[in-house]
Amino acid sequence: MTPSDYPAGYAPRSLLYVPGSNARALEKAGGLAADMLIIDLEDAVPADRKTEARAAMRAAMRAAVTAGFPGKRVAVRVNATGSAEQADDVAAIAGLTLDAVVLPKVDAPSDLDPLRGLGLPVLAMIETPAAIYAAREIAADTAVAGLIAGLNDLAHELKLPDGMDRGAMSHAIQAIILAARAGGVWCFDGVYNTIDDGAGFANEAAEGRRLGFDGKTLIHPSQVGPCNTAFAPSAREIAAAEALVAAATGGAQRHEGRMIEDMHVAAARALLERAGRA
Ligand SMILES: CC(C)(COP(=O)(O)OP(=O)(O)OC[C@H]1O[C@@H](n2cnc3c(N)ncnc32)[C@H](O)[C@@H]1OP(=O)(O)O)[C@@H](O)C(=O)NCCC(=O)NCCSC(=O)C[C@H](O)C(=O)O
Ligand SMILES: [Mg+2]
Repeated sequence: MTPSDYPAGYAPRSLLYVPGSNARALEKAGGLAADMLIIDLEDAVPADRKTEARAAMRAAMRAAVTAGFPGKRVAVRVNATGSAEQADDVAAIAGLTLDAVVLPKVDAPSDLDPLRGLGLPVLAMIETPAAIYAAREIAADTAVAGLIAGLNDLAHELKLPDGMDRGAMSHAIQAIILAARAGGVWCFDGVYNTIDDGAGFANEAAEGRRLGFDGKTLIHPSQVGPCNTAFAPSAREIAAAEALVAAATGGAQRHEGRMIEDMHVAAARALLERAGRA
């Protein structure tokens, strides 16, 4: 499977942030294999360039209708509820053809209120201790299509001495995944800041998939391909799933030295469907 034939109805594997204030990045983004682009109006954009970024985002979206972002899902990250910038961001995205809006620093379902009138699915960012405790209610909100772990902000809020220390944040990371699964919505892992560390990125992406995330948020084009690979079923997984489905007779049975039951068959079928092999 290649990124271009990845089924559009499935969760995006790779979600690339593109700063609204970076004209070259906006131009380049359309040619990248990310499943979703997130045009950022929040932290990637300096405070004195917010107006410019909104205008560039609108221009990019208008271009996207014809040729700008072919075959891609596109979201915009607005500024947080309570910020001075949010009302202008919401006005700027009103009427655009977007697949989602990303809302940072969601601490409670009421933070979603300013976005409800847009009628767009919300990807809610969980990036504070309060949000970890409220994640279940946030994921259960009908406006929410997914949760995104905001681990830079969470590490900052937790006052972690080593910054992005996933071991120190393991409880929080699993709380995000649990809340998303309980609410029946997608969940996406946080970003990997060390741009030039390809091996470190691959390890973290693989860990994210193993923990149960549907995909990962990204900051650089070099992370897109490895991310798509990490979150797509591998040839080994596909072969194992096909063998399991073929062998299944219902109920508990021995298969290749282990017990399988109906949930294992369901998981194998889901993997094959996601791989386009069902
Ligand atoms: C991180 C960067 C600032 C690095 O920039 P730079 O060193 O200039 O990149 P390169 O020279 O290596 O870029 C090579 C080419 O790729 C293009 N590029 C770079 N990044 C992107 C991108 N994100 N999307 C599209 N294209 C990109 C460059 O223009 C170069 O193109 P070319 O001229 O053809 O060679 C930079 O990568 C960057 O700004 N990344 C995104 C940062 C961002 O959006 N941050 C906010 C989201 S992360 C976050 O907030 C997480 C969360 O909230 C949390 O709390 O954790
Ligand atoms: Mg953040």
